[in-house]
Amino acid sequence: MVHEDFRKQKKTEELQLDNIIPTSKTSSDDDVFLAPEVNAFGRQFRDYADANNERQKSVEEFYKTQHTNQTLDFVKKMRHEYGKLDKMVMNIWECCELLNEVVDESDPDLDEPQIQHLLQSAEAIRKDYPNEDWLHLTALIHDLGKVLTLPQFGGLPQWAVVGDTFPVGCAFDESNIHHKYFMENPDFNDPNYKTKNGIYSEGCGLENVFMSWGHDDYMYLVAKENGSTLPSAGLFIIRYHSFYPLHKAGGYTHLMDEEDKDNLKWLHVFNNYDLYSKSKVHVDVEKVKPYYMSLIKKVRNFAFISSEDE
Ligand SMILES: O[C@H]1[C@H](O)[C@@H](O)[C@H](O)[C@@H](O)[C@H]1O
Ligand SMILES: [Fe+2]
Ligand SMILES: [Fe+2]
Repeated sequence: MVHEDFRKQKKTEELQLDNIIPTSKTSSDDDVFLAPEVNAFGRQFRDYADANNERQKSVEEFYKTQHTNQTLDFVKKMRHEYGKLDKMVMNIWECCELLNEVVDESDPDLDEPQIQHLLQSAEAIRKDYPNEDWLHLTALIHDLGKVLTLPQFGGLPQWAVVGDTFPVGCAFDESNIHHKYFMENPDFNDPNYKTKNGIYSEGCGLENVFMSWGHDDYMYLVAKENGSTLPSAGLFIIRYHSFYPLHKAGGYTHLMDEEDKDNLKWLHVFNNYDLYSKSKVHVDVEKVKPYYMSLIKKVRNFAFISSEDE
């Protein structure tokens, strides 16, 4: 997907993995990203506990459905269907604009159109990492897979598109939010899947793990199959940014290999901007568009899949 300019850029191993403190940051600089202490609703970020709050109640309902329906069989079926990537071609900006129509029902911190979230996270990371344009592009595209909810992409239900992700085919770790709803998942009691490793082996690498189906894996497939030359850390961010049980709670680390561990450092950096940039203050789309168009010019069109003609 990415042309010469990105090609010239560092490969993962050349990224400063051990020195990922933003170089531009000085305490007097007001052009740094300051993470707010509370979310747009005056609550802690990622607070899933308050059952009396209307939004949290609907988020809990979302997770009940997601946990019940995301089985290994379902994931394999979706990967196969959407992995064909032979149905639709559009450029990145057109796709960003489609997200004007998408509000994420799983998110207790944001109920704005998703195009705002893309730009809010990209603008935030750009402030602290002005020279890492691969990170700006990664942020811009990381949630594009949410187009799966739109009719032209098969109109998948939200439980098959958004929310935190987790491995299927092995025991559902306690680090998953609303863990209790996994009891309603047909895989929960399957003897092949209910052990810690399930169908996997210790240290097998996330690459070999089936993750619950959603916008992360889909966008990863799109980028990968289009020959993206984003650094492997960028692709890792796209693929696992919703894997909070791992990157926030430290679950499932036994499935990681050495490359995953390296890439995880960048995912931790990215998560600060993905999560804490969520805000009701809108980014002026037209104002920032020229910058992102200049990034997009470096990349080819993505071939997207729509399930219309299956
Ligand atoms: O509700 C959110 C949202 O769907 C995000 O896009 C995803 O990355 C998060 O993991 C999830 O918690
Ligand atoms: Fe996401
Ligand atoms: Fe996001």
